[in-house]
Amino acid sequence: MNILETIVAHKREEVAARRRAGLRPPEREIAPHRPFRAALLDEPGVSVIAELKKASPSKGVLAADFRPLDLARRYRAGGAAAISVLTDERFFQGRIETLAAVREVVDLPLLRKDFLIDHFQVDEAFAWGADAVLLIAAILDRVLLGELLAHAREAGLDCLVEVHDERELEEVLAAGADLVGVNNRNLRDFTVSIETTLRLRERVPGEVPLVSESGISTPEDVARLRAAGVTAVLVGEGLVTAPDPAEAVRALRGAGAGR
Ligand SMILES: O=P(O)(O)OC[C@@H](O)[C@@H](O)c1c[nH]c2ccccc12
Repeated sequence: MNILETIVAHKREEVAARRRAGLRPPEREIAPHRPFRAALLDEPGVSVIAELKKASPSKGVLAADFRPLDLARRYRAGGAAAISVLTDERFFQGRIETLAAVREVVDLPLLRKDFLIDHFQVDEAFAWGADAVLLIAAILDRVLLGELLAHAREAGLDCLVEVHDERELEEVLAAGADLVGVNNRNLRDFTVSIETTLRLRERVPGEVPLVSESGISTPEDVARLRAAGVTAVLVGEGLVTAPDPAEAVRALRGAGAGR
């Protein structure tokens, strides 16, 4: 089994257990929905989706002293357009509770980043205060992708639909994705290359904003992606490990100015 298959196998068990336990929304009221997709288009230049990621299967623990609320505030101060919250527990050491907690301290739209394979996870995302969910083409068949897209939209959530190659891109566009993420990291073997975004760029219709994900850490990376017409970048490790995360977001934003 490759890592993606291992994660999905575990996710099936996790979702079954969580479903049995029932939806346990936070006790406090969740602030109203914030448009995620629109926030990426709001400003000129490349928008930054800053990720809260404590650990990853490829790198292990990225930040030993991981303080998500403090980081979220710094991301906001640096000019992030939105925040991605990794909620997978087993492989990324995240928690769904972080969504609600972050929502109370920053006013940015939030993406639930997890391995969604079930309608229940869309309901959970909504209940805990996400404004958008990630849907990964590599782990969903066409039918389920269409159903989850429809379900999320009915709940008022935007969907960032992630692809790695031409075939997946064609598939998600046919399913009606209106916000596409190209993951520069191959989740099967962990190799990372920004070229993946540059290669797929021309196949994405102009009205579909494109997000380049993973392996982006320098202003030069962002400048190349800006020249290719990318709408936003999704950055985790480079920000979580930065000595000054606000400044790191600012530097990426500066390189993406004037799209
Ligand atoms: O830490 P990086 O290389 O900046 O990557 C962030 C993000 O793209 C990555 O965490 C990610 C992209 N797609 C995913 C799907 C599941 C889990 C994680 C991911």
